[in-house]
Amino acid sequence: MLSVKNIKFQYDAQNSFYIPDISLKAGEQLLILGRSGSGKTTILNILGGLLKPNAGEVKLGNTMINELSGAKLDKFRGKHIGIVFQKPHILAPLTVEENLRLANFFVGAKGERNLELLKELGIYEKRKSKVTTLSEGEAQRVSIARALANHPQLILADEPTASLDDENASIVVKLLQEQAQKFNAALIIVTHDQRVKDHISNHIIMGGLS
Ligand SMILES: Nc1ncnc2c1ncn2[C@@H]1O[C@H](COP(=O)(O)OP(=O)(O)OP(=O)(O)O)[C@@H](O)[C@H]1O
Repeated sequence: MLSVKNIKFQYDAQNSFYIPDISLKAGEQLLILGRSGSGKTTILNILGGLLKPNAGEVKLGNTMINELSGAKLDKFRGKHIGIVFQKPHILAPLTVEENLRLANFFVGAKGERNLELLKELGIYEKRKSKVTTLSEGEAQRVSIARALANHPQLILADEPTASLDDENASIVVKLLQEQAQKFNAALIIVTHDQRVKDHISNHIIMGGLS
C-alpha cells in the first residue's frame, strides 16, 4: 500500500540524509525513531508530499506522490493522507467543528463522520468552542481529528507524545492506533520518544546525515 524506495534528499550540498526504504500494508504500523536533528520531520514531509525527494519514489496505492504537484498533490494529500503535525496546525479563529469542516471542504467531502470522530477523541463537548479556548491536550486531539476527518489511507504523526506525561502519551498513541485500525489505514509515527516502542514494536531508526 505504501512503498518508499531509494529516496535521496538533501537540503544543501553538505547535508544529505540516508532515508531507509519502507513498505507498509493497509492497517500496518511503523515507528520511525531518531534523535533530534536526525531527519524525522524531513522524512515525514517527504512521505506526506510536503517535500520532494531528489531521487526515489513514494507510492501510495497506485499513486506516485513524488510525481504530483500543485493542486493535484494538495487534493491527493487532503483525501488520502492525514498529517498530525508536531505543532497543531489548526485555525485559531474557527471552532473545533469548523476546523474539521474546512478539511472536508478542501476535498469536497461531506464529513459525515466528524461528530462521531469528535466523540471518539473526547472533544465532542468542545465542538462549538473556538480553538483558542482549548487546553493544549484538547487542541492536540482536534489536530488528530482534523487529520482523520477524510478517512486517510495513511496517517503520519510527528512527535505526537513529545510533551505528554506517560499516561497521556499512552492515550494519544492508542487513539491513533484505534483510528488507524478502524479504517484499515497505515500509521507512521516519527518520534525521539522511546516510550512509543511499548505500543509499536515495528520500528526503524533514522541515522542522521550520511
Ligand atoms: N529547510 C531546511 N533547510 C536546511 N536544513 C534544514 C531544513 N529543515 C531542516 N534542516 C536540517 O535538517 C536536519 C534534520 O531536521 P529535521 O527537522 O528533519 O530533524 P528531526 O529529527 O525532526 O529533529 P527534531 O526531533 O529536533 O524535530 C537538521 O540538522 C536541520 O537543521
